[in-house]
Amino acid sequence: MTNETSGEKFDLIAIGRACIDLNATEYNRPMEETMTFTKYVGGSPANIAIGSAKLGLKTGFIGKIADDQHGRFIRGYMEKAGIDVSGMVVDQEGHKTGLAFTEIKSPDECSILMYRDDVADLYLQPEEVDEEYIRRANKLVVSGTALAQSPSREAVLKAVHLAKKNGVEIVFELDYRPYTWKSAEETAVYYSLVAQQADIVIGTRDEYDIMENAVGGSNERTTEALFKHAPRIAVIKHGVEGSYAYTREGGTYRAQAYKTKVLKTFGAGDSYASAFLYALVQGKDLETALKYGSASASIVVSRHSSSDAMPAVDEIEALIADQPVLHS
Ligand SMILES: Nc1ncnc2c1ncn2[C@@H]1O[C@H](COP(=O)(O)OP(=O)(O)O)[C@@H](O)[C@H]1O
Ligand SMILES: O=C(O)C[C@@H](O)[C@H](O)C(=O)COP(=O)(O)O
Repeated sequence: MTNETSGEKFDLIAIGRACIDLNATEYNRPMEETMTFTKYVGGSPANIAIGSAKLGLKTGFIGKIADDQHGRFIRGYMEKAGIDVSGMVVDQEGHKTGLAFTEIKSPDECSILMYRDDVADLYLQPEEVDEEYIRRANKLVVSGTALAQSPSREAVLKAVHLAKKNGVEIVFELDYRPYTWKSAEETAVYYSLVAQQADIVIGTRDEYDIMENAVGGSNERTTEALFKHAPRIAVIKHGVEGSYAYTREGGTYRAQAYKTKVLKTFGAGDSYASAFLYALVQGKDLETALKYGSASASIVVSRHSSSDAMPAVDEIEALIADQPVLHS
């Protein structure tokens, strides 16, 4: 059973990949020596949807999953998490689920080995993106990786067009993964195209450099260029150094990272995005929204997964209240 009821409004619909993470169960060991992994739902936009649903947002998802055991696991998990999965399409052409093996060599030396050849998510067709579904969203969260290849690229561009047409706010999560992109030029073209149409852009400093096809870019130059177009908010993350939000009106806000016992570094970005967006939906100011994002990320980096580990609102609020001392 899906949560779909005709006409239900969504705080947020995410579009892109829903995959599998296989996280090393043995810590502080290179992948070559790791024998056991635990399976979770993964894929940045799926993680963001799961995090948002766990915080109580009405959440939907658009994406294509494989017609196999992994696809069914993903759909079942997301449904149980309270996500409306009626926009998820099951691939009928034998494409496979994307896998991400994670290596935890040390708390700050983590890497991801992705298996993404011929993955079902990149075969989402434009005709599988439904205008009626998108217009029910307050926000459409677009993952940059879904632009890497056709036909997913066109499906996402259609979704962006439909969001604009129907007054749905577009959140562009740059979510850069090198594996499926063919060239830096191509990445920069599609990233810029969508960023210029988005209302809110979220990414790490490195991801903005990818978008600009430049090295060592500055937040000032990035925001100056973005605010000539549609964006009204740009969030630029700097890992453990914290994050900034800039507004079209000239506001700059900074959040520092919360101290935590780090188990692994991945999952930070997706938990950050879901809690940041949750706070915006609740009408909180930007400075507070940054704190929600940072607190959520610090909780997730102390846990084993990226999706299952997403915190509840009271955990985030308790951390903000209890831990005013942050990483400097
Ligand atoms: N080691 C850490 N300890 C606590 N918080 C962290 C840590 N690393 C990242 N974060 C938090 O997660 C946010 C996003 O992390 P970042 O590494 O920039 O994104 P991504 O995971 O997308 O690469 C940061 O702005 C920070 O608030
Ligand atoms: O996005 C993926 O396909 C892999 C993720 O599921 C994985 O958990 C991860 O890398 C999350 O990292 P983040 O971008 O730092 O949140």
